[in-house]
Amino acid sequence: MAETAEKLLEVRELTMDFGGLRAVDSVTLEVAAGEIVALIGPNGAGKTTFFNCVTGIYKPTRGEILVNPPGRKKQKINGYKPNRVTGIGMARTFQNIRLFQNMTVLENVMIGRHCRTTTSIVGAILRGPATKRQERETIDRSYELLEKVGLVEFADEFAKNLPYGAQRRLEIARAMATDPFLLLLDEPAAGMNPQETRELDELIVKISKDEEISILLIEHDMKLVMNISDRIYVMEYGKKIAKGSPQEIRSNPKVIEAYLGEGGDDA
Ligand SMILES: Nc1ncnc2c1ncn2[C@@H]1O[C@H](COP(=O)(O)OP(=O)(O)OP(=O)(O)O)[C@@H](O)[C@H]1O
Repeated sequence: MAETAEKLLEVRELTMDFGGLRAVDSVTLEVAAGEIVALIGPNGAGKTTFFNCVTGIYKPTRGEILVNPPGRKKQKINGYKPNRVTGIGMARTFQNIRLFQNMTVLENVMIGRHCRTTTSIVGAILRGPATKRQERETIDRSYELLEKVGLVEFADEFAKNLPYGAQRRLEIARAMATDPFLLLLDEPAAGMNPQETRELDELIVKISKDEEISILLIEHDMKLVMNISDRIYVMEYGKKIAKGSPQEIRSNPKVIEAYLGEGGDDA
């Protein structure tokens, strides 16, 4: 991590117990401005639980989650509810796609925008000029995001009619509609074919650069991880077993043994 880059997310010794099971065991992780950081590890290592703690779905048993939203003061977000975490500027996608399948592609993105609009119920009923202006801005920004993820021509389709890879990109657009400074992607390439995965890796880099959004992603596709990550953290049985550049992770014996296997270099 560049020494000068501001740390946007600092997670310190995060622990999450489910009854007698320690799913996350004292994991420390940081994401700096402009970084693409990957969290990898075998199934059941605790990666999604880590995301769920950071995004307010679970309240961690121990540890600290500190965020430093650009232009605002640093805050500890342990115990914040998911919508409050989104409001601060951290948006996520899920391992299992969570779209409104019977709504259009455009409407799905517009819903993401909701947390940035201020229209009251009365305002929505009366539809005064301020409300109309906000609606226009929401629609314009939603189209812009669909353009970015390559889905603008499907704006009026039902989400359920999109191919799987396109649904994953739509989830990313919806998350981006909340104006995040940090985007957390949980297995964005899951279920994608190799061509879709290559396009996704370009898209993630483009989002991070053009929109100045930092990215923290969980992913099993090692080509994608090694191609786009500035740094990688590796978990096994709830613990962080390594961190480093793609080059360092590829050649780390502990990681090869736990996760990458002998073919790790080719992944
Ligand atoms: N709500 C829960 N209640 C009880 N145990 C849970 C809960 N959520 C996760 N676990 C357990 O915590 C451990 C870590 O699971 P988690 O889903 O975080 O792993 P993961 O690294 O994301 O795996 P994958 O790569 O398969 O998604 C597993 O043993 C899992 O069964």
